[in-house]
Amino acid sequence: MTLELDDLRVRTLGECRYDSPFAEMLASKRTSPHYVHEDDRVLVDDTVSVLLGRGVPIDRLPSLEAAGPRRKVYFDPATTNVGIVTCGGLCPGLNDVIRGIVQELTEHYHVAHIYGFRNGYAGLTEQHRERVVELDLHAVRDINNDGGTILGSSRGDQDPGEMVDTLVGLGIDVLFVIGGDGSMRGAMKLTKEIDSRGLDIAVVGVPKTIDNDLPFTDQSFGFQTAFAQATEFIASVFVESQAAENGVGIVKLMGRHSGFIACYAALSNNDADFVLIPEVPFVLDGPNGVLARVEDHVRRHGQVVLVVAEGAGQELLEEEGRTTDASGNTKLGDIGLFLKQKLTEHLTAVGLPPTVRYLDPSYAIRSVAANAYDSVYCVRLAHAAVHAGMAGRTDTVVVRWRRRFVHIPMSLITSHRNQVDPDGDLWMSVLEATGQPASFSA
Ligand SMILES: Nc1ncnc2c1ncn2[C@@H]1O[C@H](COP(=O)(O)OP(=O)(O)O)[C@@H](O)[C@H]1O
Ligand SMILES: O=P(O)(O)OC[C@H]1O[C@](O)(COP(=O)(O)O)[C@@H](O)[C@@H]1O
Ligand SMILES: [Mg+2]
Repeated sequence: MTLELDDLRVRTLGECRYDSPFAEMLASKRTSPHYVHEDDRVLVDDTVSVLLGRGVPIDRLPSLEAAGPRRKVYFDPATTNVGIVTCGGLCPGLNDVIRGIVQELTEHYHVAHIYGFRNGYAGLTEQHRERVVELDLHAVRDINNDGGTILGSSRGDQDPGEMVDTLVGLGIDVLFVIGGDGSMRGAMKLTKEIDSRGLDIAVVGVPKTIDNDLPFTDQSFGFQTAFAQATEFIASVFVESQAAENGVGIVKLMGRHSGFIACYAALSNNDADFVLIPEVPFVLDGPNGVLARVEDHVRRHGQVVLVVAEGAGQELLEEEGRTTDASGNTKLGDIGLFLKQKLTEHLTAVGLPPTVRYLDPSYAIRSVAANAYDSVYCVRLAHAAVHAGMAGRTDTVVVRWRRRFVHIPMSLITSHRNQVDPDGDLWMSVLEATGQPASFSA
């Protein structure tokens, strides 16, 4: 993707004229290895060859606005009303982000009101307006100890006009959308509607995905918790497969289009012998196909463990009648059960009748509370989102990029998908750890 500096500038509603509660704390701060000044920018690229290849002066290199508190803010905190909505699939840490936003807005900015919309964008429609809840410190006190989201979530389409009517009705100045690629597409439709009506409402996104499939962000919040959960299931089938004759352990993990959860969970305890992900197509048959390779492994070791991402090998499954969910996401075929059946048939046919242990942890990896690492990440993203919103940034997402918190235009987060690069070092680590072939070609 070609990136120009101007594509990376975020939108601002106007000049920041109100004193920020952080003004004094910021007065003497300068950029350091651990802090980026609000007037400084963070480089997108981090290798000498790419930077040289850009062929532009340093101040024209693609760079991102630093996140964090400003000395002045756009909205008058005392009269500011804020809305929060969580949309899409669950992800560990949603409650931590809600809590962080509410605490920051209450304890530092002392804003007028914070409203939570129930069940995703549905909560902004006319039908559900009366279900809006007011959020305060009491409402969010312990919520980080629980998985899910106290606000609820949903998939499915809503009318931007109706949603903006709700924002106007409540006098919302800043809306925080915690969600994935679909939610950010929805948020962009909201800002378009807000613009067309000439309204002064900021929309700030906090990217959420256990799949880690959003670009321009280091690993997304909740991802680490999710893959840590997944490792438990791999460990279980490993033990089971070891105890059985011709033991075959298969774990299917979430990851529609990106195999990050499968790769990290497999690397974590290094029990997996094969990792199958959407980014690396494979064939079943032939001397180099998955069936023959697994057979070979069982012959040599007496057992085998496969970790498969749910979006892997979709090209091998019947596409007829493939439907979409309420948000328009394609419903996938079940590659886990397909592999279970094919491996059972094949190993039986070659005289190695297997004992198959198949686990599909499904929602069990994403419905838990965030671990300590993710909780820290969530609260820092929450703070960054609040500062961005109060400073009048809109159509903007807060992300961590190369360990710095920055702002990016919302359109970039939906511009493409973050995927495991078959030529990158993560996949190389998987190949090194498993010993599986680089490709399963016919
Ligand atoms: N292209 C789109 N335009 C407008 N709204 C969208 C779009 N895609 C998704 N949404 C809305 O965003 C919400 C969450 O989207 P979804 O794809 O389910 O989850 P996620 O945000 O986690 O990717 C849903 O209410 C959905 O209708
Ligand atoms: O929640 P649903 O509708 O069952 O969808 C499951 C999907 O949600 C995810 O957990 C995350 O997807 P989103 O980020 O789009 O919400 C996928 O890994 C999984 O395929
Ligand atoms: Mg999505």
